[in-house]
Amino acid sequence: MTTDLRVLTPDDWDRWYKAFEHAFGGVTETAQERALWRDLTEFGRSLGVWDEDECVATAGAFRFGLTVPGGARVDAAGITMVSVAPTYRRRGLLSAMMRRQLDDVRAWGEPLAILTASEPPIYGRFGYGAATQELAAEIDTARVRIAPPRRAVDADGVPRGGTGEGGAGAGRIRLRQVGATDPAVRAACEEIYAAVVPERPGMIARTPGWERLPVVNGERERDGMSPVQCVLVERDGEVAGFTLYRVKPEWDRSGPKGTVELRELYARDAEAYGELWRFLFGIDLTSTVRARNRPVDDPFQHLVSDVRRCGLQVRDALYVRLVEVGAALEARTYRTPVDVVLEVEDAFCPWNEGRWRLTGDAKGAACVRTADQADLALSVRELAAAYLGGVSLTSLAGAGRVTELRPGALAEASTAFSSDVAPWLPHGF
Ligand SMILES: CC(=O)SCCNC(=O)CCNC(=O)[C@H](O)C(C)(C)COP(=O)(O)OP(=O)(O)OC[C@H]1O[C@@H](n2cnc3c(N)ncnc32)[C@H](O)[C@@H]1OP(=O)(O)O
Repeated sequence: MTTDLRVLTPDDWDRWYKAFEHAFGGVTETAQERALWRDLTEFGRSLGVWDEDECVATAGAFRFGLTVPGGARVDAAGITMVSVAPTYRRRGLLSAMMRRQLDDVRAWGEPLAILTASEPPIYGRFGYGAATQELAAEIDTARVRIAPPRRAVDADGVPRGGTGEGGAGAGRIRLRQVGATDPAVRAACEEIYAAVVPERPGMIARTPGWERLPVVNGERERDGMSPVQCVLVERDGEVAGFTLYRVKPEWDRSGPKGTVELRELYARDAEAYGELWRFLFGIDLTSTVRARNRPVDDPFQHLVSDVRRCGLQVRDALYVRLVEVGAALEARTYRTPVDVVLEVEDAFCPWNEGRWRLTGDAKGAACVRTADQADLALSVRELAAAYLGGVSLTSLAGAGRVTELRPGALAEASTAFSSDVAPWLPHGF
């Protein structure tokens, strides 16, 4: 088989994207979705494999800034649109693209590569580890109540304002239904999103163009749903949070049983956050709130009357690859002081192999080559899983995937790597 692996050009995009859609089952996306993905495609960073004039494999790499523990934004290649034609599968085309891509990412000076996997078994062999989880919820709002605490009072015991239309005086809270795609609304929502990004590892900063993603309506996923709707929560006229959601109206002989599908909800503080959840639970003619992707430590779990009826499910989400181990480990901070020598195994990117001394704390870190004895031995995949602080090295050691060579080193490193806030990827790409 002679195929040609080359960088994607704008002229080839249609055939390239069609090949990608075909590998995912052949459902054609809406014009709106296609336009979005075409605009977001980074041509110099995308690859296609061609057999004469047929595109038989695809892969892209967005240029992202990923929040890591400590709040820094680190360059990360967002690996995307990976596909191999059904007629060319299992002949090594994915492996060839992964090889080229990781070499490119290294040359671009980006210490991380990240992706979401269509299937978990695919990417471990290339050094990607599952570093975040996502929480899905299907909440029976006819039975589960949500009760955010009432508003704080000031020093004289006077409430700082009411809720909804009843609010009064300073700090008046108001919910406002607005057009989700209105450019001013998008800008206000993106400002809130941007403020939240540094606070949670795993979040990605949205560069221009990406603000369209949360409001794009995909035909494939609509399934009787309304277009995306938006409600802002305002305090004294300032936007303090927003939610994007869709409603699926449904009825049976005993009445309405609609579903609210939560897409996004971000708030500047607990009060605005609680108001938005209260709103979602109260939408007339609905009896379910469904969320596909929430952080595993999402506070709503502490606001509901019956968490067991929230239909919670956890699954793997963001996969991380440390392209440059030293630079990646230096880019984050550590919860507690740490000084360990890591013996890293990395067959696919051998430049990472060997011993690294990591020293760091909550202020910063250094990670350099060393000939000193190793304290912990692990593969780059396990290191990547632990990197954002959501998977513990102790848990990986329990599975035999991390070996402690100096007593005490495991607990020291595991605590240092952990994150108080669960890492979370807010949306696919
Ligand atoms: C980031 C993203 O975009 S995720 C989206 C990934 N794409 C898809 O799921 C679309 C449908 N599937 C496909 O397009 C293809 O089957 C791919 C891309 C998953 C795999 O492409 P291929 O060219 O067949 O992979 P390749 O031949 O290089 O396989 C390399 C190794 O991975 C293994 N492998 C490949 N796909 C899978 C899989 N889905 N599950 C388990 N193992 C897999 C192969 O068996 C092979 O193992 P070996 O080296 O031990 O023999």
